[in-house]
Amino acid sequence: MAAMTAPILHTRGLSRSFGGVRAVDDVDFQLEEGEIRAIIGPNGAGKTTFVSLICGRIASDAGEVSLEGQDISRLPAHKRVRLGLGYTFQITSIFPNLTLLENVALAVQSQARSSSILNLSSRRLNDGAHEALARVGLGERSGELAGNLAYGHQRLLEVAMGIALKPRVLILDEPTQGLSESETLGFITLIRQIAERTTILLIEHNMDVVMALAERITVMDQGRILAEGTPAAIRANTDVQRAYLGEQP
Ligand SMILES: Nc1ncnc2c1ncn2[C@@H]1O[C@H](COP(=O)(O)OP(=O)(O)OP(=O)(O)O)[C@@H](O)[C@H]1O
Repeated sequence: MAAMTAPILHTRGLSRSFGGVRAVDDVDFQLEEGEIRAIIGPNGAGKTTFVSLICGRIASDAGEVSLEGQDISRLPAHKRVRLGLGYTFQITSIFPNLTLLENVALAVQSQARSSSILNLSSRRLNDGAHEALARVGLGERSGELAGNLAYGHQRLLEVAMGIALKPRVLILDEPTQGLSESETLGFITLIRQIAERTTILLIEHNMDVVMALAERITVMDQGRILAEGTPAAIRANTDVQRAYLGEQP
């Protein structure tokens, strides 16, 4: 089916196996600019592997990834970040002995390394880091050590690291995992705010979060896309109910 505009991100035939397991199997996927998309699916469906292939954190066996029409399949992860692909992953990547500000500045700097485009002065670097921290509600705490933050706030810090480079597409892998109910509600509000400027691709197990945020849902199962559609359509899809909704973790 033809889309109204070219997708901001798309994959074609994307595949990756581990031994005999086809973790991601020939996946064609399109993400439209400005949307909030959730990827759901049972444990082991291939969700994390799929977004890792998009980000370049792991190499694909076959297939293509394009961002804004540009084939980025052969680029290393840091170059994809520079082109506008931001992400935060389940595994925490913060440095506990650095301040919040230093963590965000470091995230920006590590991507800017050896890039003439991003030859940032330390003041601009700090301003950008401060802005990102303020957007996630941690602006007042920028001088504190990251290791002293409660778990939920560490997740927010990771989001600040993800948005500091002002990505065009932000990928979040299970961002609400381990958050309290009230932190999760705050997170939903934050994602809505970020989505005003950024296209969001979200792996999420919490169906309340998915239903509150996603405009469209992609369901993965056994390395493939099982279904795609609006929350209402996905809820009504019997294949999905069998594969996933009926057996929530
Ligand atoms: N580094 C790896 N080495 C070997 N097998 C892997 C590796 N990473 C993923 N797999 C396998 O690939 C399949 C897909 O895993 P993946 O983590 O992408 O699924 P997922 O949908 O993100 O699962 P979850 O919801 O539990 O995070 C699983 O069978 C998993 O065991």
